[in-house]
Amino acid sequence: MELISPTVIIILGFLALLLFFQRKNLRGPPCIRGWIPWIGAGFEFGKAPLEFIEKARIKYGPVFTVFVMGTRMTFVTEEEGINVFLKSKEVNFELAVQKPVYRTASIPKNTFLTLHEKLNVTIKGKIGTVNLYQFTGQLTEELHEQLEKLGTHGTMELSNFVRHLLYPVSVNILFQKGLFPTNERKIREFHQHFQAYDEGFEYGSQMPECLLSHWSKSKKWLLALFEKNIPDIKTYRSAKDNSVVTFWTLGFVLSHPSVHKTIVEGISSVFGTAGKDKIKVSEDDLKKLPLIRWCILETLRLRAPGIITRKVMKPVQILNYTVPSGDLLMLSPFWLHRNPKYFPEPEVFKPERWKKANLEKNAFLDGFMAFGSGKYQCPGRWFALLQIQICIILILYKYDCSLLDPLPKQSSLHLVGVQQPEGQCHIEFKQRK
Ligand code: HEM
Repeated sequence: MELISPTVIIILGFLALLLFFQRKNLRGPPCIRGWIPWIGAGFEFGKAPLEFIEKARIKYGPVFTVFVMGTRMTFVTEEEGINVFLKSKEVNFELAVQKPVYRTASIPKNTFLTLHEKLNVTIKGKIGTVNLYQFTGQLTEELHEQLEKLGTHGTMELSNFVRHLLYPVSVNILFQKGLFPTNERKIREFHQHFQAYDEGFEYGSQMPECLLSHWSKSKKWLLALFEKNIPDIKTYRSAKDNSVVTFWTLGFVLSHPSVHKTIVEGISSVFGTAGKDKIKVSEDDLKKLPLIRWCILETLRLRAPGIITRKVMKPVQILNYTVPSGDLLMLSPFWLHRNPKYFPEPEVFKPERWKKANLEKNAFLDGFMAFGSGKYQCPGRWFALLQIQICIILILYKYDCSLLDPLPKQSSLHLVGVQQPEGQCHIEFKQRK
């Protein structure tokens, strides 16, 4: 006698399959949560976050969640996840950055959410591609002023060298002329506070201020200076990104003799060989020196920000996983730039790969995400490239430069912003004759 009819077996089988697929679809990505409640994988993650992400990708696959300090961060590393990150209506930029903005700039949630869109549009208008070249004159003037202070020759730590050139220029141009202090004591104070603020930025964006009194003091000092001039917290922190990118670009150029030689020959052919003149740099001159721009972009590719982030507002499907609402979705430009599918020989500094990019039409190479992407892509990107380009031209026009130390490795401690050097590197500069 038959115990169960074939029809019932088929129906039961069908139901089991349905349940299987439903469960599969509802399953979250593999989650690394460590063994300590709330802190989760915090200790392991904090030791070397960039390496942690890459090891987790190899072990768990292209989508995985890391639970740290009460927060679920879901990393996407391949096409499908990246598309969700960039295009889904269910993920939100403002809510992902609101808390760090509050912690680092004391801008309350409601004020930020009300003003953010307007500020974004204002910044794009002010320093987007349409008005960009109106800054070349002022940038050149301000940089000449700072270069003058370096004298005819010297030796300096490379980070200090670029910081002393670029901080005053950024502050005076992006905020208002004269805002950067002019007397020695105040300048020293500015550098001290900016450095303390910057070094604590990553902790400061994640922890209550009362736990970081030294950092909090520097934050207040800077906020008081910028009080009436803050278009966005990112704008003044970006002075740091610009100077770090200039550090690495000069470092890469000076440690690749044939690139260095071609750049100096290019500069001499456009501006002449003498290093003494206060040259003016026009839009046309910049177009004649594409290799410098390629070097900056290649540097940005290799030293890109560790992460950019969005908040999941409604559950989203990525591969076979459902990422729940409330998760922070994380994308690492740094690791994306090491995918050989987009960038063959990804670890090699190859400025010529940028020949293929349609920079005339303001397009980068596919897979390049140092400035983020989509609606909230960095509105300061063209200004940043212009400033660094002019800075490198003026330095290499005025001085014969060489590195006295090997270029340091990048530090493995930072996720936010561009990668910082692990150690020091000295530059020697002598005025060209
Ligand atoms: C080389 C230097 C720079 C790098 C690598 C950089 C990178 C970035 C990245 C990755 C983002 C997030 C984008 C996203 O989540 O999709 C961003 C946002 C932003 N950047 Fe930059 N940036 C740089 C320079 C600048 C400069 C010079 C300015 C201003 C003058 C600036 C202003 C901003 C602002 C205001 C935002 C936030 C956009 C918003 O809130 O809508 N950045 N930047």
